[in-house]
Amino acid sequence: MKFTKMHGCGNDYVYVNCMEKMIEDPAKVSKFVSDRHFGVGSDGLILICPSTQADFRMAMYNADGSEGEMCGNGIRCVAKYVYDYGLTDKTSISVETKGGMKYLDLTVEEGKVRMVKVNMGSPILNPAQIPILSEKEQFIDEPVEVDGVVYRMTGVSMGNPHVVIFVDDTSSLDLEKIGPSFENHKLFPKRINTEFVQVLNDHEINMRVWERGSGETLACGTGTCASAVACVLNGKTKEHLTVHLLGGDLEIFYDRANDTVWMTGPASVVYDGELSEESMEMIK
Ligand SMILES: N[C@H](CCC[C@H](N)C(=O)O)C(=O)O
Repeated sequence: MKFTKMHGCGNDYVYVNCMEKMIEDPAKVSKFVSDRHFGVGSDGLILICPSTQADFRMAMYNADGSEGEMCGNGIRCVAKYVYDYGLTDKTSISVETKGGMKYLDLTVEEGKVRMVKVNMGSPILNPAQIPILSEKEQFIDEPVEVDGVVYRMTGVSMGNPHVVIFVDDTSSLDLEKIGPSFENHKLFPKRINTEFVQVLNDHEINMRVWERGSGETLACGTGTCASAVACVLNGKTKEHLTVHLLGGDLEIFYDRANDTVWMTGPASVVYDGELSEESMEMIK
């Protein structure tokens, strides 16, 4: 199986071109390739597929093999792949995802995509979209007890479910300890992506993330969007934000008047590879 290793702000995935042929058992493949010792090493697997409704379709799998509805860093890399590898010459493309149709504008320099601006659509605040066992219409600044500590959560879905927690200092968090407790909390029957946000000023935040199915990643595009929405809804920042992540920065604009979130950021190719026959036996 040929693949391309790519990342967006250090949120790295194995990408497989499935335009001609779909791979079997992507969940099993994702678990194998994601292993950073016995596999390729990644936060998951992303498939680039044909679509009857859009230019392309993206399917995203976490490191544990679970399928996510949307992937912000991933969709920017999909845009880079399809342009740089000659699948399209368009600099505005549409991509079908389980989290809805996304529209992307590509910035090309010397024939390669350098930056991608994504219309991430409207945030969804209704708990029914964020699998929270609650009759509440919205979940803004709500208390929740995790491991005996009461946190304040804001729930935002970007097609995939997130809760945003405001903290004084992201660098002192022990995510390995508290991350799994949020991810698997009884409030979230489909589990949850959890973002921890430190507000620096009215246009800058630090963010760390414990992702559903992948653990702490160096960046999370949908989580960055969810964090920006939570900042605005809680009156903590303006609508244009620079989000500082462990793996780099993303620019987010939550156009509240039009209820649309825009994400702009980089996408990088690391290398092209191919699994060995021995590895292929492992994923049969
Ligand atoms: N890293 C991705 C999000 C993956 C979300 C996945 N962990 C889920 O199960 O929803 C991003 O850049 O948006």
